[in-house]
Amino acid sequence: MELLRARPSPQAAASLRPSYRHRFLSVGPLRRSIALRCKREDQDWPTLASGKPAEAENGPLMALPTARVELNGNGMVSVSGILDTITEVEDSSLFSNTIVNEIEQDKVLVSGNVLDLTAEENEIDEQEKSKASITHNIIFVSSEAAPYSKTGGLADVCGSLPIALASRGHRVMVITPRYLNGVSDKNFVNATDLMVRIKVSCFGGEHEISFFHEYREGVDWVFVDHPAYHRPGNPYGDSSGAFGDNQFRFTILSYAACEAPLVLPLGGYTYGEKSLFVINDWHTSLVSVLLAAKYRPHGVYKDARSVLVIHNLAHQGVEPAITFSNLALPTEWYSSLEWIFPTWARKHALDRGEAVNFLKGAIVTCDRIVTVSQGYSWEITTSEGGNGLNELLSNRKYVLNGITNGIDVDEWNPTSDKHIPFHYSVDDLSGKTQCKAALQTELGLPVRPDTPLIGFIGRLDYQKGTDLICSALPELLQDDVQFVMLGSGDAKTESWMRWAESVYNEKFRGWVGFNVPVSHRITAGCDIFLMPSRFEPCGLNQMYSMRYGTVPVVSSTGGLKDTVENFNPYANDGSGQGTGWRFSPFCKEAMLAALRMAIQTYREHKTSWEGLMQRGMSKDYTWNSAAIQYEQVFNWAFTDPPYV
Ligand SMILES: Nc1ncnc2c1ncn2[C@@H]1O[C@H](COP(=O)(O)OP(=O)(O)O[C@H]2O[C@H](CO)[C@@H](O)[C@H](O)[C@H]2O)[C@@H](O)[C@H]1O
Repeated sequence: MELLRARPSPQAAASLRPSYRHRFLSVGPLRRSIALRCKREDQDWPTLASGKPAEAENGPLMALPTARVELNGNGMVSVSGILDTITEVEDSSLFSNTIVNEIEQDKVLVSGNVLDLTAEENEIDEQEKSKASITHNIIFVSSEAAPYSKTGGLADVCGSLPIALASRGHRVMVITPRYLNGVSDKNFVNATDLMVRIKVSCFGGEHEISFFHEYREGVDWVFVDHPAYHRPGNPYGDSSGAFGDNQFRFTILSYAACEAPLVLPLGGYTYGEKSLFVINDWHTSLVSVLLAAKYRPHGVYKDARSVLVIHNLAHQGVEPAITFSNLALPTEWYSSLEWIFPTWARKHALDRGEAVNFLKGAIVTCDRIVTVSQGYSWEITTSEGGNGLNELLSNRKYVLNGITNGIDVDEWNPTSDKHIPFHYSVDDLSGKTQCKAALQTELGLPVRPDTPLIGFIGRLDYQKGTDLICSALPELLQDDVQFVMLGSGDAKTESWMRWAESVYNEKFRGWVGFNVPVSHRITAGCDIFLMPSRFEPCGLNQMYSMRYGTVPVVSSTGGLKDTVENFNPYANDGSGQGTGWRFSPFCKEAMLAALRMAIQTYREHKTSWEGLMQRGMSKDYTWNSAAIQYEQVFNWAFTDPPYV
């Protein structure tokens, strides 16, 4: 640390007795403490006083009788000592404002602006907080990762949480398929062939797999290549529905993910056996079964651990029991995947309901389980929210944690978003008004600044409660409002959107398709964001909306309940609190009531509305806090022996 020297004035120096000329006092931090030391010609530096500035607030720091250190008002620290021990004052750069205030007959008073120290200390604290104390080799395995492939929130999480963990000092690999469909191929142009080939034996044959690699933002992005990933459509299907060979496609992904840390010399060396696998949803659930059934019995991956992250329990990867033999697992492992449908869910009298369930396989073999919000982690242990897995999940409740997702605050940033026509911030919202007008123009809706514009973005799926929107729209549109809906998925809802647009042409737009730039423009241009999900493990769009000053109206479930705070206009002496509206129960009437409340507030209580926008925009949505919580889970996983 560079030391600055503050010398006594010439007059003061002249008054010093010559024999003490070379003695001096130093005021400088020993890391986070101030030490006041003096030097005699023939001696070391005895410490006269030392301690932490913060402690000085409660009185003088520990000091020898000859010196005192005190914190004055306004963050000034004073150090005084007996003059005959002091001829010169030395200070560290942290005390940039140090001045020798007084040198009297027998005393010196030195002041430094301790606020500088505090700022510096905070910086050190921040730096320390931003690094993990224990680091791991982490392998994220996912069927999608933005920006390479995306159908929903899973891609967002697997595209941004790994970066946050890498920046905290972990070695992080994301392993996901190299989907080539003619449209997304450009996303993989920076990935080079690692020239490593492996052969996976399953589904009655040997399948050659290669790996592509891109190092970006501190993360090794590894793309598993096989002809089964090269076809038109999205990662799971096309306009005719889900691909028939999805079980095969995700089985080879799981096998490849298990081999990658052993065979890929990334940056010159492999991730190795002491890796932590973060497996996401059913597609990659087989990883923890493979570790337990095929590797550990042969002494491999004894030090590895697996954490299952459940983004959506509704999809479990269930296939007929007969497909078990395709997985090339030892037969004694059948029970780990075994799944018997309840009688009411069987198709015919002879159907014995026997199936294999990938997600169940991970639940019973992984070391820890995380869901993407605390609310959802409880819901999945109940019969209402457990999709048949609630009892198993309850049994493993002691390793089950809920961690609310963060968001990519660089991609979703209204001050710099490349997809929106005008930028704005919580301090200057004028750009948002312009974004609204631009969106109305783009959609061909009347440009009316005072008409509340409501938006919906999401997969058209039973989960997202779009049926509630369909049934409520006629009543909602009796009011002076506009509504824009972006989504793809369920064919019936897609045609309903087209129909509604033709019938309510002055007020409703239904954008059928998957379009990321449009999703950003809707998020920025709308006043209200509607998310009437039946269940929602976390939900990202409500967070994107709040960050863009678009007030959410959400159903009171899962992560929506955890992230949207209900508006209360009377709180804080009438200045209000809350960031949106949550409605319950899940029904059209409750949703309409919440929307009408939002519309009325928008129209008649402008100050309240601004407060709602500002509170939503000011919240911290970064991954920092979630990353720290994930680290805790990882550490716990390594504390315990492997579960299986
Ligand atoms: N037509 C379209 N065009 C453009 N973009 C579109 C789109 N339809 C959806 N998106 C985007 O896809 C993402 C959806 O994320 P969500 O978290 O809201 O839901 P999803 O159910 O997919 O994720 C699951 O996993 C995530 C992550 O853990 C959980 O938050 C969530 O609750 C769980 O259901 C958002 O980025 C959204 O903008």
